Amino acid sequence: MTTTTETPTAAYEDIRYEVDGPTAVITMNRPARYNAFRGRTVEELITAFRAAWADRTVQAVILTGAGEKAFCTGGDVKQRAETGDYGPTESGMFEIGYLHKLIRDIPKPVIAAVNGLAIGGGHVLHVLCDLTIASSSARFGQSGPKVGSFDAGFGSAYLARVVGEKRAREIWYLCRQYDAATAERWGLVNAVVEPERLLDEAKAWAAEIAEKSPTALRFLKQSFNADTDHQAGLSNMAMSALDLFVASPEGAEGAAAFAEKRQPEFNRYVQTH
Ligand SMILES: CC(C)(COP(=O)(O)OP(=O)(O)OC[C@H]1O[C@@H](n2cnc3c(N)ncnc32)[C@H](O)[C@@H]1OP(=O)(O)O)[C@@H](O)C(=O)NCCC(=O)NCCSC(=O)c1cc(O)c2ccccc2c1O
Repeated sequence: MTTTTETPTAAYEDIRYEVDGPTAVITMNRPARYNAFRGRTVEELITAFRAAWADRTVQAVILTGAGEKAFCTGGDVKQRAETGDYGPTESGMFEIGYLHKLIRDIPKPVIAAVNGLAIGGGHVLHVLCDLTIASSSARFGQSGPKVGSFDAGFGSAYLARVVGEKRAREIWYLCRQYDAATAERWGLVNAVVEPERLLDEAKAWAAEIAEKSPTALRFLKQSFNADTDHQAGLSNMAMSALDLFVASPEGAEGAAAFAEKRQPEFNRYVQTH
């Protein structure tokens, strides 16, 4: 199989984009920050997903992370602690809500190949993918309530569709990490393989998908999505709420505590109404 690069990888700083036969492979590439995303990362992911959508040779997309430690650990909390936001972008916007919708709307199956930690907003990304294949060393969890953040859109509502209400609430309220075997038992991932086989396995699934009718798969994906498309409205509200929350003293305390490697002090923010 030949590897072609439709959009020059040189144009990307935070991700890599390659087309390998019928598969586009998008790799979040900030290993020093465990592939946490900043505004620029999100902007580049949007460009890459749109390139994969537009490319008639691409029939499936793989989303993965660089290195062995992490798939993605969500928003770059250090950047947030430093500047109060997720850094500059070309558009001037932080379009994570749009990225969530794009992963759902691209009419080609998206496979998350989870190679390590999938935490916070990084966990949300794999949940939104059509399929997830995990390395046996992968770990899964939400962390927002520990670091002054939450995703009350797809991140909670769609997660509950995947694992059920009780487990979704546990994941968000306790912010624990779960191993790949537990994730498989809970229906959070489709398959678990040894780390060295992860990308080949994901590519094999993509090749199997590529043998099928793209039009049939397009309609099926849209049909699966239709039942939860109303959550896009919830996501809009959730992202507006989150913009306000991360700028609040309570939100800022969470990010500062992470950057300063200390426990956050949240008790003064308990409300009585
Ligand atoms: C993921 C961890 C549990 C890993 O712990 P471990 O002990 O194994 O490793 P280290 O903690 O030493 O991490 C190694 C190295 O990477 C840096 N790093 C890891 N994650 C991040 C990150 N998210 N941001 C920045 N940097 C990160 C870490 O600091 C270390 O660097 P050193 O230089 O110190 O060696 C643990 O790292 C961890 O808990 N990470 C934070 C996970 C987290 O809370 N993520 C963010 C959640 S909030 C979020 O994702 C989010 C999503 C959205 O969509 C939003 C939308 C709109 C507004 C806000 C949003 C938002 O906040």
